[in-house]
Order: sequence, then C-alpha cells, then structure tokens
Amino acid sequence: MPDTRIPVSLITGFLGSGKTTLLNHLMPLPQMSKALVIINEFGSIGIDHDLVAHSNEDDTIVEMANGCLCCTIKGDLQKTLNEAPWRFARDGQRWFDRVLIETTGLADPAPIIHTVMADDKLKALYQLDAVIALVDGYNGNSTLDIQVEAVKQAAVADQLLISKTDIADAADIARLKARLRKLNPAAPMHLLPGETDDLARLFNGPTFNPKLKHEDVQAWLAAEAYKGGHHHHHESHDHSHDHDHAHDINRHDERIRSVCLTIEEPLPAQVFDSWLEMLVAFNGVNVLRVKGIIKLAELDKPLVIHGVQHIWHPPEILEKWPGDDRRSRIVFILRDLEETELRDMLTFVQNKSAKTSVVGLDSVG
Ligand SMILES: Nc1nc2c(ncn2[C@@H]2O[C@H](COP(=O)(O)OP(=O)(O)OP(=O)(O)O)[C@@H](O)[C@H]2O)c(=O)[nH]1
Repeated sequence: MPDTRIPVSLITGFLGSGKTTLLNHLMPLPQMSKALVIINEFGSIGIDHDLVAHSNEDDTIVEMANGCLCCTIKGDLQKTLNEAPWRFARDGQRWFDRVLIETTGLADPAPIIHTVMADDKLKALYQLDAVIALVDGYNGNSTLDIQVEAVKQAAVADQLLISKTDIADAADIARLKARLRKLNPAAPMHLLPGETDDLARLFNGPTFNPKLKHEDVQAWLAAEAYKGGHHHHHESHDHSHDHDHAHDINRHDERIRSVCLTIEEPLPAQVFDSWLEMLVAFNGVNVLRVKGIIKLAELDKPLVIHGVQHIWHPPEILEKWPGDDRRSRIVFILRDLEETELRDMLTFVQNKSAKTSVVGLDSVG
C-alpha cells in the first residue's frame, strides 16, 4: 500500500541563516501550490509571515509566535497539526497536501522531530519528510563554536544548505564544509545563492530516517523519547511581557531573549541609524539578530532591515505595507540585554538629534 500520509518538511537553521529567504524561493514551485506553511518565531511579534510571499489564499501561512516549537509551544504544534485538516479545509475537504515548518533560529530540532514522529495521532496522519538545515556561510563557523542548537540543526539534516556564499570568504566556506561533513557525513550539501535552480530536489530524497543518522543524532532523538510527556520544563509563556522570560531554561541559554518593540511615530533615518550603530558598537557580540519592518520619516514605503550577528544585510524597501499595521515593528534577539537599555539608547539619540537640529537652525540664522 502506498504511504498516503501528508509529508511534513522542517526548515531549520540558526538565527538569520536564510530560512525565510529559502521559503520565498520555494513558494512559487508547483510542488508547493498546496503547502501549508507554519512559521515559528521566538518573539511575541511575528515578522516573517509578512515577508513570505503569500499566495491568493490567506490562510496558507500559520504564524506561531512567542515561543519555540521545541519547548514552550510544543503542545501548540501538536494541536495545530492535529486540527489542520479541518481547520484549513476548503469545501469540506482537506486542502493542503504537504506541510512546511520554519523553526525559530534557536530551535532544537530533536523535540520537533519527535513530536511529529512519535505522537500517535500525528504519526497516523503525517510523515516526516526532509529536514532541511540552512547554515550561514558568513557566520557559520563562529556560530557552530558557541551555539549547540546550530550544531544539532546541522547534524540532523537530510539536506544541508550553505547560504551567503556570495558574501563569505572562500576559505571560510571550505572550512565550514569540512566541519559540516564531519557533523553530518550523509546529507547532500548545496550552496546558496546559486544552486537554487532545482529546489524541488530537496524534497525528492528518502524520508527522514533516524536509523541512518549519526549516533549523536540517534541519542538526541532517543533522549526525547525518554523524556516524552514529562513536564520537565516550563510549558507556559508569559503574555504580560514582551520578552520571553518564561522561555524554557533547559532548552535554551536563559541569557538569550527576544525583545519586540513597536514604535508608533515615524523614525528619522538618521536617528534610526545612530541607534542601531550605538547598539552594535557597545553590545555587538550580544546582538544575535535584529529584524524589522520600519516606518522611516523620509520614506512612504516600509523598510525591511536584517542584522545577523555583526553584519547588516542591505535593507529592502517593500512596495507596500504587508497589512494594516503601519507602525515600525522590530524584533531583537539578545544575550544579556534588556528592553530598557534599547529604549534608553533610542531616547538618547532622539534627544541628541533634537539638540543637533537646534544648533543647525541657529547657525543658519
Ligand atoms: N547575501 C546573501 N544574503 C542572504 C542570503 N540568504 C539570506 N540572506 C539575507 O540574510 C538576512 C536574513 O535572512 P532570513 O531569510 O530572514 O533568515 P532567517 O533564517 O529566516 O532568520 P530568522 O527567522 O530570524 O532566524 C536577510 O537580509 C536575507 O536577505 C544569501 O544567500 N546571500
């Protein structure tokens, strides 16, 4: 009997490695025309779902924000997948024929894999297809040195995609490839951008098979099975705060948190620039990721910004606002930094800029 279960593919990879960019390349493929996309974000404000090119249908992208699927909102994933066939039905029929899950950059993939493969109801309905891991070609070596999540993401993958080879040093890429080969000897490796012509290939391989994985991977998955069902960590998340203090301390470094800022007033470009410059100059190593949709005073279109560790990717101007919300929304993933420090720096540069412009007017007069 052919397996008629719905394939679920996982797109994982550390913060800013290019998961949403890949999704945007995948969505136009014919194979994805009936894909249900689940996007998980660490912060309480979701931005990625606004940046993925939507098809005509509005409910093809499900946003799961304010926690990680691997811990605080693991139960939500079970529920979403269980209910998806009727919740996203069209004309009384299950509409989608595959599921893509974009994890947060901090996700440990093992518990997510375990959720899909071990839950009785889910495993009757779904089968885990490819686990695709993005590895940032520019920051990858240093990230693998310090972030165990990044190591796990690369080690479990069925397909490894090294992104940003256009801006990375060839010697760094060679070193990264050698390292990934040791971590995950079997997974085919592809370089991005470039080898994107045939992305469908990523989904044509054999389905995820733990028995074929490195022994470390088998041990992590076995550990999940052993923990199964025990509430050994926090399941709740605190909606009264913008950042995730209640984030699972067992899974993630508790010093890492997300801070989400929503700013009503348009920001003068120079203020915005000086603010980010100051943040990075004084706290660079602790700023893991910045992404936002910004309303600049000088521009009537939204500006998308991406900071990944110490690099700023070129900002992008969107043709129109993705929804009704026209405020600036910025998500910071930070280590040992509090929201008040970010706000204090912004107030400081705003005050300074006001003073500067008074001086400017005086000198004109
Ligand atoms: N030059 C270059 N930039 C890339 C490439 N892939 C992604 N980027 C840029 O890297 C930044 C982050 O990319 P995203 O796709 O948002 O990364 P992500 O993994 O979804 O980020 P999180 O969900 O926050 O973890 C964006 O500015 C992208 O344009 C690449 O291959 N080359």
